[in-house]
Amino acid sequence: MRDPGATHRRITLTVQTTPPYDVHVEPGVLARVGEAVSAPNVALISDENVAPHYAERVVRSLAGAGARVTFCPVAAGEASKSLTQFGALLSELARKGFTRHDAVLALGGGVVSDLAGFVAASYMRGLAFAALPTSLLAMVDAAVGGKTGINLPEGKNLVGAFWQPRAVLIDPTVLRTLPEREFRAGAVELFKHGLLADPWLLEAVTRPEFRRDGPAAFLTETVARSVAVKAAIVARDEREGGVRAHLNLGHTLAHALEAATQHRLSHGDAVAYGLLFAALLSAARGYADETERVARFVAWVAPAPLPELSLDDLLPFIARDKKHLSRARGEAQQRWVLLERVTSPVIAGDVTERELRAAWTALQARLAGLEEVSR
Ligand SMILES: NC(=O)c1ccc[n+]([C@@H]2O[C@H](COP(=O)([O-])OP(=O)(O)OC[C@H]3O[C@@H](n4cnc5c(N)ncnc54)[C@H](O)[C@@H]3O)[C@@H](O)[C@H]2O)c1
Ligand SMILES: O=C(O)C(=O)C[C@@H](O)[C@H](O)[C@H](O)COP(=O)(O)O
Ligand SMILES: [Zn+2]
Repeated sequence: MRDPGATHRRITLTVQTTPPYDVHVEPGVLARVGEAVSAPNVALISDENVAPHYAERVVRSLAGAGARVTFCPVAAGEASKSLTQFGALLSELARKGFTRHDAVLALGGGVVSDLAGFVAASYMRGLAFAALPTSLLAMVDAAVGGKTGINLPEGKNLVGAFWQPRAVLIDPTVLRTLPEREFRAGAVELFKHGLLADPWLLEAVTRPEFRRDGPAAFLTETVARSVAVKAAIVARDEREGGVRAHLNLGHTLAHALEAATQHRLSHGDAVAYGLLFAALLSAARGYADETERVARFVAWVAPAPLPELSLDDLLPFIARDKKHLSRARGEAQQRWVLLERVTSPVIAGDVTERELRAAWTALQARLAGLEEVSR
C-alpha cells in the first residue's frame, strides 16, 4: 500500500495482475477521472440512482481531458445484470461507432461494474475498462479483481469474463448518498475480508466512525484495507484456479438464496446469511467457532428477512455453483469455503448433506434468536 499522506487522505494500491493496475482511494477523486482515463470515446455506464449525483462531475472531467462521452443509463438493481441489458449496451456502442481504442467506464455499485465490465470484455473482444465504484460493496470488492458478468434465470453470475480494469478510482465521500441499508450490505464483504485475512476490519466495523458520513480518513483507510485483502488474493490467483475461491466465503448459500428469490434478497444480505451459515458449518466440524461474532455482525447488518425456503428449494441452485468439481463421474462434488480459524480459510470438498441440514436448522434457530434480541 503506498500512502503519500500521513493522514491517510489518499491511498494507492497496485493490484499485481498481468498487467498491474492501481486502485486510488481518495476523497474527491471522481472530479479527476479525466487524468486517469484517456480514450477518444468513453461509454459512461451508470444507474438511475447514482447518475443524478455524480455523472456530471465525471463527464466534465472526461470532457476536459478531450474525451467524447456517451452516457448509458441503466435501471438500478440486480435485474440490470441480464442478457437483455447486456445486449442493449453492446448495440448502443456499435451504433455510436465505438472502436477498440475507446473505453468503458462504470459509475455505480456492483451491478454496474459487473455489467459494464462484461460489456468492456465482450465488445470487439475487449475495450479498456475503468471503474468508479459508488457503493461500499463495489468499493471494497466488486470493482476490484476483474470478475465481470451477468445472471441467468438458472443462477447467479453464470455468464461472464475475467477482465481487469485499467484503473479503479474510489471516492469514499460518495457514500454519504448511499442508503443506509446498502452501506450495511456492503460492509458484509468487508467483514468477509476481515475473516479471511485482516482482523483489523472485524474491529473497524464496530467503531462509531464506521458510518456513511464517517471521517474521510477513516473510511479511506478502511476501504483500502479491504481492497488490499482482495488484491493480495487476486494477485496470487487471478483466474480462480485455487486460493481465489476463498473470496467465495459465504457465497455458496448466498448465490442460491439470491437466485431462488429472484434477487429479492440483495447480494450483501444474502452473503450475511451465507457467512453465518459457513460459521455454523465450520463450528460444527470443530473448526473456528466464530458463530457469536458473525451473528452479532449479522444483527447489525439487519438483512432483509430470509424468505420462507427449505434447504431442498436451494439445493438445485447450490448444485450449479462454479466452485464444484468435475461432473465427470455423474455427480458434482460440492465445495464449501469454511474457516479453520480467522485468517485460515479452507475449501472442504466433503461436506455432507446431513451437515448442511444441521447447519440450516441451526441458522433458523440463530436468526430467531437475533429477532428476539432486536424486539
Ligand atoms: N465482481 C465481483 O467481484 C463482485 C463482488 C461482489 C459483488 N458483486 C456483485 O455486485 C452486485 C451488488 O453490488 P451492490 O451491492 O453495489 O448493488 P447495486 O449496484 O445494486 O447498488 C446498490 C444500490 O445502491 C445504489 N447506489 C450505489 N451507489 C450509490 C451512491 N453513492 N449514492 C446513492 N445510491 C447509490 C444503487 O443505485 C443501488 O440501488 C451483485 O450483483 C454482486 O453479484 C460482484
Ligand atoms: O472476486 C471474487 O473472486 C469473489 O468471489 C468475490 C465475491 O464477493 C463476488 O460476489 C463474486 O462476484 C462471486 O463470483 P462467482 O464467481 O462466485 O460468481
Ligand atoms: Zn460477493
